[in-house]
Amino acid sequence: MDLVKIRRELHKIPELGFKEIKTQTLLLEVLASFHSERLVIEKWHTGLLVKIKGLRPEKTIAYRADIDGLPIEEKTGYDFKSEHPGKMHACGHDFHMTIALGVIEQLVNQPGRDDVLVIFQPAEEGPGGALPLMEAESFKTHQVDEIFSLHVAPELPVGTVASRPGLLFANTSELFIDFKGKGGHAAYPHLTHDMAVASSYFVTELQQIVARRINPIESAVVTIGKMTAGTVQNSIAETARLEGTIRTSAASSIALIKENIEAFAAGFSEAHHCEISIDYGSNYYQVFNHKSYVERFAKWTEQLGIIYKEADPAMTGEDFGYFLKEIPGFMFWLGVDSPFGLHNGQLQPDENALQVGVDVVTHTLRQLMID
Ligand SMILES: CC(=O)N[C@@H](CCC[C@H](N)C(=O)O)C(=O)O
Repeated sequence: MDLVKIRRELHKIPELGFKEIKTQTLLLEVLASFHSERLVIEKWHTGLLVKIKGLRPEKTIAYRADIDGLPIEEKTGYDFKSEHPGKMHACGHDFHMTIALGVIEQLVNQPGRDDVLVIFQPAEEGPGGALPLMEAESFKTHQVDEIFSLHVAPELPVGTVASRPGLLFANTSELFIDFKGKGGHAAYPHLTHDMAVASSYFVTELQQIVARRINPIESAVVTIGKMTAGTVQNSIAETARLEGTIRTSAASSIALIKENIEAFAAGFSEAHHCEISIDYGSNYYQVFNHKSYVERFAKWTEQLGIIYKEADPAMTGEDFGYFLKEIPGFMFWLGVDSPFGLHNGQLQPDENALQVGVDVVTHTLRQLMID
């Protein structure tokens, strides 16, 4: 299988969460090309559950790849750039899927002892596919014993992986805040209550919650990634909307931040003569790695000549955390050496990392079968 070719095909067709129709079709085409009776393929919404039957199975090991793209305009200039305007694989899920396909090919050609379940999971960027998948009967019947996953790391060189025991990724909650007040003519501000001004104050005040309500020993982030207000340049905005995300290192701090946002909003709406409604969208549980897996993984990668580094915890979120809450395992970063980071329209991961990913994941699966 030509990893680079498949990755580029996937890169061209990024689709948002639970809309990964073309992606699912392409994955099925590649899997069909393996012509293997060892594969048992099942659709789950726009994702897939692919079991590779082991020779004398004693357990089931799961490996998960997420498959959705982001609503980000691509600016790489690639000749294989996204064919879907305003959407891009800007978080490396095209790499994640290609590596998973490469691993399946390895296992088909040289099966191992145990059953392996490769999960092509939709909607990691939102609204979250892991939790509903775990609740589905089609997943439960596999009775997964252990699980792992990877995420591309633009800041690490190719040939390097990183992980850590315990907290790897943060707890998250999306945040959507709508403002409604009295709009009017731009020349008569005293007759209106300007929602562009009100929502701007609100953004800066949100930072006080992080600075003054959270124990400074813990980490928290509130980011507003998108602000919209009004309809035209010479009219005072009647509505505004903030879209963002909350990240915390302690699971309990998410609730604390939400309580504080709500308390602040109650006073703010009176002071600024507006109605405020808050919606939290999807929430992800922290990615908390099981120590014994990370320790063995460090040893196994070094056997392959791959450099293992201890990672710092990151305030990124991942719904893979829900799997690790129930099933022992871990997640790791795979170095892809891009000058631009995740969620950037210029993300350009080095394709040499594809084979490294396939080798590391396949080796880890084989070691888990004998360890
Ligand atoms: C690895 C990564 O970048 N994950 C995303 C997950 C987003 C979850 C949700 N949409 C949110 O924004 O809270 C991330 O942005 O960290």
